[in-house]
Amino acid sequence: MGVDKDAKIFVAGHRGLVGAAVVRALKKDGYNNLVMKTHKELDLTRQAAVEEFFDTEKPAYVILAAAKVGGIHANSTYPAEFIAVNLQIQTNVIDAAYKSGVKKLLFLGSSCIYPKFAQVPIVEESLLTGPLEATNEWYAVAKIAGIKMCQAYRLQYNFDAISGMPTNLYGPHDNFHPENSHVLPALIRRFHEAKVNGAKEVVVWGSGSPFREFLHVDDLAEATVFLLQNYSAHEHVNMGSGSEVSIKELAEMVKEVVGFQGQLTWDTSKPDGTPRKLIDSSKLANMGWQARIPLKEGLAETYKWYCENYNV
Ligand SMILES: NC(=O)C1=CN([C@@H]2O[C@H](COP(=O)(O)OP(=O)(O)OC[C@H]3O[C@@H](n4cnc5c(N)ncnc54)[C@H](OP(=O)(O)O)[C@@H]3O)[C@@H](O)[C@H]2O)C=CC1
Ligand SMILES: C[C@H]1O[C@H](OP(=O)(O)OP(=O)(O)OC[C@H]2O[C@@H](n3cnc4c(=O)[nH]c(N)nc43)[C@H](O)[C@@H]2O)[C@@H](O)[C@@H](O)C1=O
Repeated sequence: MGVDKDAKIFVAGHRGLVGAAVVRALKKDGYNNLVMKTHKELDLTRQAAVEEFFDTEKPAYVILAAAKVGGIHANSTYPAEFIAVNLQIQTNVIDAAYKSGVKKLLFLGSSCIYPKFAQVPIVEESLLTGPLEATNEWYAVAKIAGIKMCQAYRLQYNFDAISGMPTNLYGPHDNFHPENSHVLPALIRRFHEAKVNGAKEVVVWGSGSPFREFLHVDDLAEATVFLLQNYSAHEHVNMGSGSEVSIKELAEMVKEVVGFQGQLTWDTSKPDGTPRKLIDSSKLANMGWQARIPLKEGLAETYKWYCENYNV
C-alpha cells in the first residue's frame, strides 16, 4: 500500500473542521500536490459539475470530508437537508471518483450510524443491529448509505473505497454557531460571551447526563492519513479517542478553561440525544494508531483559537 508523496490528492471540504486538519496533516507528512475547491467553486451536490471536475483534474486519491454537518439541533431541524445533501455529495463524489480512475477514496461517516442503544464500547459489527437515535437518523441513514456505497463499489468494480467512522470531533476551524454547532464549540462560545458580558449564568441543553467521546481533529486527521496509507478493505473503521465524559463534566471543563465564574443551569426542554456512544477503536489501534491529544489540552488550545479568530 502507501501513497506516493507526489500523488494528487483531492481533499473535499478543505475549509471545514476536518478538511482543514487533513490538509495540515497531509502537508506535515510531505504531501503537497493537493486539489482543493471551495463550495462556491464546486458544488458537490451537482453531478455534472463533479464529473467534469474529476475528468479534468484526475486526482489519484480522494478524502471526502465535505458534508452537511451540525449538532443535535441542526440535525433535528433540517432533516431533509441532512439526508438529501449528504446523499447527493457522497453519491456524486464516490461515483465520479470511480469512473475517472481514482486509485483510492476515503469516505468519512460518523459514530451516529450505530443503534441508539448499542452496547458500548460500540464495535463496527453493531451497524444495523437496532433502531437509530431519532435526533440524527436522517444524517445517519445517509452516512450508512455512504459506507454501503463504498462496499458495493469495492465488490462490483474492485474500487478501493474505504470508510472511517469518527466520534465527536472538535478543534480549530470548528463551527461555533450558537444553535447549529456541536456541544463543545457551542459551550466555548456561550461561556466566553457570558464571561465577557458579565452574565451570572449559562444555560446548557438537556440533562447533562449523556456521555460523549471527543477526539481532537488533529488526531482524527492523522488517523485519516494513516488509513489512506495503510488500510484497504471492505469494513468501515472506528476512529475514536477511547474515553468519554458526561455533558455535565464537559460543561464544567469548558467553564474552567474559559474562566467563567457564574452558575450553570440546565434546559431540560432540549433533547439529550443518544445516552452513550463511545466507540471501540481497537481495530485502528491494532493497526498501530492511537489518539494523543488529551481533552483538557485540546480544549484549551481550541479556546485560544476561538479567541484569536472570533471578535466577540
Ligand atoms: N464535526 C464532527 O464532530 C464530526 C464530523 N464527522 C464527519 O467529518 C466530515 C467533515 O465534517 P466537519 O469538518 O465537521 O464539517 P464542516 O461543516 O466543518 O465542513 C464541511 C465542509 O464541507 C463543505 N461542503 C458542504 N456542502 C458542500 C457542497 N455542496 N459542495 C462543496 N462543499 C460542501 C463545507 O463548505 P461550506 O461551509 O462552504 O458549505 C465545509 O468546508 C463530515 O463527513 C462529517 O460527517 C464525523 C463525526 C463527527
Ligand atoms: C458528531 C455527532 O453529533 C451529533 O450528535 P450529538 O453528539 O448528540 O451532538 P451535539 O454535540 O449537538 O450534542 C451532544 C450533547 O450535548 C448537549 N448539549 C448541551 N448544550 C448544548 C449546546 O449548547 N449545543 C449543542 N449542540 N448540544 C448541547 C446535547 O443536548 C447533547 O446531549 C449528531 O447530530 C451528528 O452530527 C453527529 O454525528
